[in-house]
Amino acid sequence: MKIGLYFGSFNPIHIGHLIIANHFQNFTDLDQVWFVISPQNPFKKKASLANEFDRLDMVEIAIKDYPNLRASDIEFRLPKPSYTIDTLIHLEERYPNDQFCLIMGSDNLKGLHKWKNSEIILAKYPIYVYPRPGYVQDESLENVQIVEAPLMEISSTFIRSAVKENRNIKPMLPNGVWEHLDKIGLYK
Ligand SMILES: Nc1ncnc2c1ncn2[C@@H]1O[C@H](COP(=O)(O)OP(=O)(O)OP(=O)(O)O)[C@@H](O)[C@H]1O
Ligand SMILES: O=C(O)c1ccc[n+]([C@@H]2O[C@H](COP(=O)([O-])O)[C@@H](O)[C@H]2O)c1
Repeated sequence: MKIGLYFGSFNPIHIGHLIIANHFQNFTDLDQVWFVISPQNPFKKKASLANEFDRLDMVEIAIKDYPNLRASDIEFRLPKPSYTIDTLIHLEERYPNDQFCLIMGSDNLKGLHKWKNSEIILAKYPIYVYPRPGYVQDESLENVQIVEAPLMEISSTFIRSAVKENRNIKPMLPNGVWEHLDKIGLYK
């Protein structure tokens, strides 16, 4: 199987993420797309980062009607912070018959050279990139394929601050996620 890995904090998952994952699974050769929930991005502050199990629950709720979208908690059992190369190696060992690719926005591709062993990531794994406003993608990179995708310009940061201010942002969250987040009182 060809699997697209969509790495992120998903703090929380929003419809921008779901639209991208669903689009790549439907409009490319990927059989499945996995949301890989990172407990701790090496470059992000821990402030306002919800517990990884709560973030995983929200992803599970978001994808319950999408059989070819999966949630992976593989990084929960790996050392923190979460380095993508370590996760990729681990996944390859665990699923030797599958082929793994990465899905990322052009914003993330621009910073990829700062990641641990980025040259190995670029050499070994196909990367599917969707353009994001303000970030020109380098089309000369071998192994990088540009895929146009519909964009919803919202962010988890925006959602967290709106929830804190008691604003209604329910339409920006996949079905069931707002209810769950509200029930457990996240980001208040
Ligand atoms: N609205 C969006 N449309 C498409 N891709 C997005 C969008 N928001 C984030 N992404 C991408 O999804 C992946 C995971 O995103 P992440 O969990 O960091 O969400 P975020 O909304 O950017 O979070 P935060 O605001 O907390 O930084 C990253 O590769 C990020 O570039
Ligand atoms: O491996 C690295 O060096 C590395 C550096 C920065 C970010 N990442 C990963 O990139 C993903 C995007 O993170 P985020 O928090 O922006 O959604 C997340 O899985 C991080 O662990 C990985």
